[in-house]
Amino acid sequence: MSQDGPSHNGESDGRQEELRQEIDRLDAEVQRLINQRAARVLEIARIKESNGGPFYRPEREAQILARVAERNEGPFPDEDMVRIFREVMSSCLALERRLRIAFLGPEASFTHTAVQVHFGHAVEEHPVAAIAEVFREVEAGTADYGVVPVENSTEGVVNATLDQLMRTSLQICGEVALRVEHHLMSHAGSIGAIQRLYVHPQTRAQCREWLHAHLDGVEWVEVPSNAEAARRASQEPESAAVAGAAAAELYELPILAAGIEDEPDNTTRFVVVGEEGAGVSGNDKTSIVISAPNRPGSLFQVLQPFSRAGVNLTKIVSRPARSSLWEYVFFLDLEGHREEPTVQKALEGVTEGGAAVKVLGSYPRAR
Ligand SMILES: O=C(O)C(=O)C[C@]1(C(=O)O)C=C[C@@H](O)C=C1
Repeated sequence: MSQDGPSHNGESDGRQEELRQEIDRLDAEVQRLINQRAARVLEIARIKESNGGPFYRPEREAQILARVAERNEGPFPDEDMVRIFREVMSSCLALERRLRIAFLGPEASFTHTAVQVHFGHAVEEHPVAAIAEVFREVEAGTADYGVVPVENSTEGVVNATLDQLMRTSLQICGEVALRVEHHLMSHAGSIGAIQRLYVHPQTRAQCREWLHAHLDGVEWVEVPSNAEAARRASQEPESAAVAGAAAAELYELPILAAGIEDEPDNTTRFVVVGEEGAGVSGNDKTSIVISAPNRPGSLFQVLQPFSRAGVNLTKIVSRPARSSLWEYVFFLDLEGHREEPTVQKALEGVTEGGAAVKVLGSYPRAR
Protein backbone atom coordinates (compact mmCIF):
# COMPACT_ATOMS: atom_id res chain seq x y z
CA MET A 1 0.00 0.00 0.00
CA SER A 2 1.32 3.47 -0.87
CA GLN A 3 2.31 5.63 2.12
CA ASP A 4 -0.01 8.44 1.05
CA GLY A 5 -2.83 6.16 0.00
CA PRO A 6 -5.95 5.44 1.99
CA SER A 7 -5.55 3.32 5.07
CA HIS A 8 -7.96 1.35 7.17
CA ASN A 9 -5.90 1.94 10.24
CA GLY A 10 -7.17 5.22 11.66
CA GLU A 11 -4.86 5.17 14.68
CA SER A 12 -1.58 4.98 12.73
CA ASP A 13 -2.94 7.54 10.23
CA GLY A 14 -3.46 9.94 13.09
CA ARG A 15 0.08 9.36 14.39
CA GLN A 16 1.52 9.88 10.91
CA GLU A 17 -0.30 13.21 10.57
CA GLU A 18 0.99 14.28 13.98
CA LEU A 19 4.59 13.41 13.00
CA ARG A 20 4.28 15.33 9.75
CA GLN A 21 3.07 18.40 11.60
CA GLU A 22 6.06 18.10 13.89
CA ILE A 23 8.39 17.79 10.88
CA ASP A 24 6.84 20.93 9.36
CA ARG A 25 7.50 22.82 12.58
CA LEU A 26 11.09 21.56 12.75
CA ASP A 27 11.70 22.46 9.09
CA ALA A 28 10.49 26.01 9.73
CA GLU A 29 12.80 26.20 12.75
CA VAL A 30 15.83 24.88 10.79
CA GLN A 31 15.09 27.40 8.04
CA ARG A 32 14.83 30.27 10.51
CA LEU A 33 18.15 29.25 12.09
CA ILE A 34 19.91 29.03 8.70
CA ASN A 35 18.80 32.59 7.94
CA GLN A 36 19.93 33.74 11.39
CA ARG A 37 23.32 32.21 10.64
CA ALA A 38 23.45 33.92 7.24
CA ALA A 39 22.69 37.29 8.83
CA ARG A 40 25.70 36.85 11.17
CA VAL A 41 27.91 35.92 8.23
CA LEU A 42 26.82 39.11 6.43
CA GLU A 43 27.92 41.11 9.48
CA ILE A 44 31.31 39.37 9.35
CA ALA A 45 31.47 40.29 5.66
CA ARG A 46 31.10 44.00 6.51
CA ILE A 47 33.98 43.73 9.01
CA LYS A 48 36.12 41.91 6.42
CA GLU A 49 35.31 44.55 3.81
CA SER A 50 36.59 47.33 6.05
CA ASN A 51 39.72 45.28 6.95
CA GLY A 52 40.34 44.18 3.36
CA GLY A 53 40.71 40.67 4.78
CA PRO A 54 40.17 37.46 2.77
CA PHE A 55 36.55 36.28 2.70
CA TYR A 56 37.34 32.58 2.43
CA ARG A 57 38.82 31.20 5.67
CA PRO A 58 39.78 27.55 5.15
CA GLU A 59 40.99 27.03 8.73
CA ARG A 60 37.66 28.25 10.15
CA GLU A 61 35.68 26.06 7.77
CA ALA A 62 37.78 23.01 8.69
CA GLN A 63 37.19 23.65 12.41
CA ILE A 64 33.43 24.01 11.90
CA LEU A 65 33.18 20.76 9.90
CA ALA A 66 35.33 18.86 12.39
CA ARG A 67 33.03 19.98 15.22
CA VAL A 68 29.92 19.04 13.23
CA ALA A 69 31.21 15.47 12.88
CA GLU A 70 32.42 15.32 16.48
CA ARG A 71 29.18 16.38 18.14
CA ASN A 72 26.89 14.44 15.80
CA GLU A 73 24.80 11.94 17.74
CA GLY A 74 22.72 10.56 14.87
CA PRO A 75 20.60 8.92 13.63
CA PHE A 76 21.63 11.26 10.78
CA PRO A 77 25.05 9.96 9.49
CA ASP A 78 28.18 12.08 10.22
CA GLU A 79 29.19 12.22 6.56
CA ASP A 80 25.78 13.48 5.43
CA MET A 81 25.61 16.04 8.24
CA VAL A 82 29.05 17.36 7.21
CA ARG A 83 27.89 17.60 3.61
CA ILE A 84 24.86 19.66 4.59
CA PHE A 85 26.93 22.05 6.71
CA ARG A 86 29.47 22.21 3.86
CA GLU A 87 26.69 23.51 1.58
CA VAL A 88 25.30 25.91 4.20
CA MET A 89 28.79 27.46 4.58
CA SER A 90 29.25 27.51 0.82
CA SER A 91 26.04 29.53 0.39
CA CYS A 92 26.90 31.77 3.35
CA LEU A 93 30.30 32.54 1.81
CA ALA A 94 28.61 33.23 -1.53
CA LEU A 95 26.56 35.95 0.25
CA GLU A 96 29.89 37.58 1.16
CA ARG A 97 31.52 36.92 -2.16
CA ARG A 98 30.98 34.24 -4.80
CA LEU A 99 34.35 32.59 -5.38
CA ARG A 100 35.56 31.68 -8.86
CA ILE A 101 37.39 28.36 -8.80
CA ALA A 102 39.66 27.29 -11.67
CA PHE A 103 40.22 23.54 -11.90
CA LEU A 104 41.59 20.87 -14.19
CA GLY A 105 38.55 20.07 -16.32
CA PRO A 106 36.58 19.16 -18.19
CA GLU A 107 33.24 19.18 -16.39
CA ALA A 108 32.64 15.90 -14.50
CA SER A 109 36.38 15.24 -14.06
CA PHE A 110 37.52 13.94 -10.66
CA THR A 111 39.04 17.37 -10.00
CA HIS A 112 35.56 18.83 -10.57
CA THR A 113 34.22 16.51 -7.85
CA ALA A 114 37.11 17.60 -5.59
CA VAL A 115 36.06 21.27 -6.10
CA GLN A 116 32.49 20.46 -5.04
CA VAL A 117 33.59 18.41 -2.03
CA HIS A 118 35.88 21.21 -0.84
CA PHE A 119 33.97 24.40 -1.68
CA GLY A 120 30.36 23.15 -1.96
CA HIS A 121 28.15 24.15 -4.88
CA ALA A 122 27.73 27.91 -4.35
CA VAL A 123 30.88 28.83 -6.31
CA GLU A 124 31.53 29.76 -9.92
CA GLU A 125 33.21 26.73 -11.50
CA HIS A 126 35.81 27.41 -14.15
CA PRO A 127 37.19 24.27 -15.87
CA VAL A 128 40.46 24.70 -17.80
CA ALA A 129 42.39 22.30 -20.01
CA ALA A 130 45.80 22.06 -18.28
CA ILE A 131 47.34 22.16 -14.80
CA ALA A 132 49.60 25.10 -15.74
CA GLU A 133 46.52 27.02 -16.84
CA VAL A 134 44.90 26.58 -13.40
CA PHE A 135 47.93 28.26 -11.81
CA ARG A 136 47.95 31.01 -14.45
CA GLU A 137 44.28 31.86 -13.84
CA VAL A 138 44.84 32.29 -10.10
CA GLU A 139 48.12 34.19 -10.57
CA ALA A 140 46.40 36.55 -13.00
CA GLY A 141 43.50 37.07 -10.56
CA THR A 142 40.90 35.77 -13.03
CA ALA A 143 40.13 33.01 -10.52
CA ASP A 144 40.19 33.27 -6.71
CA TYR A 145 41.45 29.72 -6.12
CA GLY A 146 42.64 26.75 -8.16
CA VAL A 147 42.28 22.98 -7.65
CA VAL A 148 44.67 20.42 -9.19
CA PRO A 149 45.52 16.74 -8.56
CA VAL A 150 48.86 16.19 -6.84
CA GLU A 151 49.17 12.44 -6.26
CA ASN A 152 47.37 9.14 -6.70
CA SER A 153 47.82 6.19 -4.36
CA THR A 154 48.29 3.78 -7.29
CA GLU A 155 50.05 5.94 -9.87
CA GLY A 156 52.20 8.27 -7.73
CA VAL A 157 52.78 12.01 -8.04
CA VAL A 158 51.47 14.33 -10.74
CA ASN A 159 54.68 15.88 -12.05
CA ALA A 160 52.99 18.82 -13.82
CA THR A 161 51.60 19.96 -10.44
CA LEU A 162 54.93 19.59 -8.61
CA ASP A 163 56.66 21.62 -11.33
CA GLN A 164 54.11 24.42 -10.98
CA LEU A 165 54.34 24.39 -7.18
CA MET A 166 58.12 24.72 -7.43
CA ARG A 167 57.74 27.82 -9.60
CA THR A 168 54.68 29.68 -8.33
CA SER A 169 54.28 32.24 -5.56
CA LEU A 170 50.78 30.90 -4.84
CA GLN A 171 50.25 29.04 -1.56
CA ILE A 172 48.59 25.70 -0.95
CA CYS A 173 45.66 26.54 1.35
CA GLY A 174 43.78 23.25 1.31
CA GLU A 175 43.78 19.59 0.31
CA VAL A 176 41.10 17.11 -0.70
CA ALA A 177 41.48 13.32 -0.62
CA LEU A 178 39.00 11.59 -2.90
CA ARG A 179 38.32 7.86 -3.16
CA VAL A 180 38.52 7.40 -6.91
CA GLU A 181 36.13 4.77 -8.23
CA HIS A 182 36.22 3.90 -11.92
CA HIS A 183 33.21 2.40 -13.69
CA LEU A 184 32.75 0.81 -17.10
CA MET A 185 29.90 2.64 -18.83
CA SER A 186 28.22 2.11 -22.18
CA HIS A 187 24.96 1.92 -24.09
CA ALA A 188 26.08 -1.50 -25.43
CA GLY A 189 23.85 -3.34 -22.96
CA SER A 190 26.46 -5.97 -22.02
CA ILE A 191 30.25 -6.21 -21.74
CA GLY A 192 30.29 -8.79 -24.56
CA ALA A 193 28.72 -6.32 -27.02
CA ILE A 194 31.46 -3.66 -26.58
CA GLN A 195 33.65 -3.08 -29.64
CA ARG A 196 35.65 0.01 -28.64
CA LEU A 197 36.93 1.35 -25.31
CA TYR A 198 37.76 5.01 -24.64
CA VAL A 199 40.15 5.37 -21.72
CA HIS A 200 42.55 7.93 -20.22
CA PRO A 201 46.11 6.46 -19.87
CA GLN A 202 46.23 6.97 -16.07
CA THR A 203 42.81 5.40 -15.63
CA ARG A 204 43.88 2.52 -17.83
CA ALA A 205 46.89 2.00 -15.53
CA GLN A 206 44.64 2.06 -12.46
CA CYS A 207 42.27 -0.57 -13.91
CA ARG A 208 44.89 -2.64 -15.77
CA GLU A 209 44.01 -6.08 -14.42
CA TRP A 210 40.26 -5.78 -14.77
CA LEU A 211 40.44 -4.33 -18.29
CA HIS A 212 42.80 -7.06 -19.49
CA ALA A 213 40.63 -9.77 -18.01
CA HIS A 214 37.38 -8.46 -19.54
CA LEU A 215 38.11 -6.31 -22.59
CA ASP A 216 41.34 -7.64 -24.08
CA GLY A 217 39.93 -8.23 -27.57
CA VAL A 218 38.37 -4.79 -28.19
CA GLU A 219 39.88 -1.66 -29.76
CA TRP A 220 41.35 0.67 -27.11
CA VAL A 221 41.44 4.41 -27.82
CA GLU A 222 43.36 6.75 -25.50
CA VAL A 223 41.68 10.06 -24.69
CA PRO A 224 42.91 13.10 -22.70
CA SER A 225 40.37 12.83 -19.85
CA ASN A 226 37.84 10.47 -18.28
CA ALA A 227 35.02 12.87 -19.05
CA GLU A 228 36.05 12.95 -22.74
CA ALA A 229 35.99 9.13 -22.73
CA ALA A 230 32.41 9.21 -21.43
CA ARG A 231 31.37 11.94 -23.90
CA ARG A 232 32.59 9.87 -26.86
CA ALA A 233 31.08 6.62 -25.60
CA SER A 234 27.74 8.39 -25.15
CA GLN A 235 27.63 9.02 -28.91
CA GLU A 236 28.48 5.46 -30.04
CA PRO A 237 26.28 2.60 -28.77
CA GLU A 238 28.98 -0.04 -29.46
CA SER A 239 31.63 1.90 -27.47
CA ALA A 240 32.38 2.05 -23.77
CA ALA A 241 34.31 4.37 -21.44
CA VAL A 242 36.01 4.08 -18.09
CA ALA A 243 35.19 7.11 -15.94
CA GLY A 244 33.71 8.21 -12.64
CA ALA A 245 30.09 8.44 -11.52
CA ALA A 246 29.90 12.19 -12.26
CA ALA A 247 30.75 11.55 -15.94
CA ALA A 248 28.22 8.68 -16.17
CA GLU A 249 25.56 11.03 -14.80
CA LEU A 250 26.49 13.97 -17.05
CA TYR A 251 26.45 11.86 -20.22
CA GLU A 252 23.59 9.60 -19.09
CA LEU A 253 25.57 6.42 -19.61
CA PRO A 254 24.48 3.16 -17.93
CA ILE A 255 27.16 1.62 -15.69
CA LEU A 256 27.93 -1.96 -16.80
CA ALA A 257 30.57 -2.69 -14.15
CA ALA A 258 31.21 -0.58 -11.05
CA GLY A 259 34.45 -0.13 -9.08
CA ILE A 260 36.82 -1.78 -11.59
CA GLU A 261 40.04 -0.21 -10.21
CA ASP A 262 42.73 -2.72 -9.21
CA GLU A 263 43.47 -1.15 -5.79
CA PRO A 264 40.44 -1.26 -3.50
CA ASP A 265 41.32 2.10 -1.90
CA ASN A 266 42.51 4.00 -4.93
CA THR A 267 42.68 7.60 -3.69
CA THR A 268 43.70 10.86 -5.36
CA ARG A 269 44.89 13.89 -3.42
CA PHE A 270 44.18 17.36 -4.74
CA VAL A 271 45.55 20.70 -3.55
CA VAL A 272 43.82 24.07 -3.42
CA VAL A 273 46.04 27.03 -4.30
CA GLY A 274 45.44 30.73 -3.70
CA GLU A 275 47.20 34.05 -3.13
CA GLU A 276 47.11 33.54 0.64
CA GLY A 277 47.82 30.59 2.89
CA ALA A 278 45.46 29.26 5.56
CA GLY A 279 45.67 30.16 9.26
CA VAL A 280 46.22 27.60 12.02
CA SER A 281 43.28 25.18 12.38
CA GLY A 282 44.89 22.91 14.97
CA ASN A 283 45.01 19.92 12.59
CA ASP A 284 47.26 21.07 9.77
CA LYS A 285 49.85 19.91 7.29
CA THR A 286 52.69 21.84 5.69
CA SER A 287 54.17 21.15 2.25
CA ILE A 288 57.70 22.27 1.47
CA VAL A 289 60.28 21.80 -1.27
CA ILE A 290 63.95 21.53 -0.36
CA SER A 291 66.92 21.88 -2.64
CA ALA A 292 70.01 20.37 -1.05
CA PRO A 293 73.65 20.44 -2.17
CA ASN A 294 74.65 17.38 -4.21
CA ARG A 295 77.05 15.65 -1.78
CA PRO A 296 77.11 12.52 0.41
CA GLY A 297 74.90 12.73 3.50
CA SER A 298 72.89 15.62 2.09
CA LEU A 299 69.45 14.00 2.43
CA PHE A 300 70.33 12.78 5.92
CA GLN A 301 71.20 16.36 6.91
CA VAL A 302 67.97 17.64 5.45
CA LEU A 303 65.84 15.14 7.40
CA GLN A 304 67.62 15.28 10.76
CA PRO A 305 66.11 18.62 11.94
CA PHE A 306 62.57 17.19 11.62
CA SER A 307 63.40 14.24 13.79
CA ARG A 308 65.13 16.53 16.34
CA ALA A 309 62.12 18.86 16.52
CA GLY A 310 59.70 15.92 16.78
CA VAL A 311 57.94 16.82 13.53
CA ASN A 312 56.32 13.88 11.74
CA LEU A 313 56.91 13.62 7.98
CA THR A 314 54.01 12.17 5.98
CA LYS A 315 55.57 12.20 2.49
CA ILE A 316 58.90 12.58 0.74
CA VAL A 317 59.31 12.63 -3.04
CA SER A 318 62.37 13.54 -5.09
CA ARG A 319 62.27 15.30 -8.47
CA PRO A 320 65.08 16.38 -10.77
CA ALA A 321 65.77 20.10 -10.32
CA ARG A 322 65.16 21.74 -13.66
CA SER A 323 68.11 24.10 -13.16
CA SER A 324 70.91 21.53 -13.54
CA LEU A 325 71.44 17.95 -14.64
CA TRP A 326 71.42 15.28 -11.87
CA GLU A 327 70.52 17.75 -9.14
CA TYR A 328 67.44 16.85 -7.14
CA VAL A 329 64.83 18.64 -5.08
CA PHE A 330 62.75 16.99 -2.35
CA PHE A 331 59.05 17.55 -1.77
CA LEU A 332 58.06 16.94 1.85
CA ASP A 333 54.73 16.97 3.65
CA LEU A 334 54.82 17.30 7.41
CA GLU A 335 52.37 17.46 10.29
CA GLY A 336 51.78 20.91 11.76
CA HIS A 337 51.51 24.53 10.61
CA ARG A 338 54.38 26.80 9.58
CA GLU A 339 53.39 29.22 12.38
CA GLU A 340 53.85 26.52 15.04
CA PRO A 341 57.17 26.66 16.95
CA THR A 342 58.16 22.99 16.34
CA VAL A 343 57.74 23.37 12.57
CA GLN A 344 59.62 26.69 12.61
CA LYS A 345 62.47 25.12 14.54
CA ALA A 346 62.74 22.23 12.08
CA LEU A 347 62.72 24.56 9.06
CA GLU A 348 65.41 26.74 10.62
CA GLY A 349 67.52 23.61 11.16
CA VAL A 350 67.23 22.71 7.48
CA THR A 351 68.37 26.13 6.25
CA GLU A 352 71.20 26.19 8.80
CA GLY A 353 72.40 22.91 7.26
CA GLY A 354 72.86 24.72 3.92
CA ALA A 355 69.68 23.66 2.08
CA ALA A 356 67.20 26.05 0.48
CA VAL A 357 63.58 25.69 1.63
CA LYS A 358 60.43 26.95 -0.05
CA VAL A 359 57.23 26.59 1.98
CA LEU A 360 54.45 25.68 -0.43
CA GLY A 361 51.79 26.23 2.21
CA SER A 362 50.24 25.17 5.50
CA TYR A 363 46.63 24.02 5.35
CA PRO A 364 43.99 22.00 7.23
CA ARG A 365 44.32 18.24 6.74
CA ALA A 366 41.78 16.65 4.41
CA ARG A 367 38.79 15.14 6.22
O1 LIG B 1 33.87 33.06 9.89
C1 LIG B 1 33.98 33.69 8.84
O2 LIG B 1 34.99 34.34 8.58
C2 LIG B 1 32.89 33.65 7.85
O3 LIG B 1 32.97 34.38 6.88
C3 LIG B 1 31.77 32.71 8.03
C4 LIG B 1 31.96 31.39 7.29
C5 LIG B 1 30.78 30.48 7.73
O4 LIG B 1 29.83 30.35 6.97
O5 LIG B 1 30.86 29.98 8.86
C6 LIG B 1 31.93 31.63 5.83
C7 LIG B 1 33.06 31.68 5.08
C8 LIG B 1 34.40 31.48 5.62
O6 LIG B 1 35.21 30.78 4.72
C9 LIG B 1 34.38 30.84 6.94
C10 LIG B 1 33.24 30.76 7.69
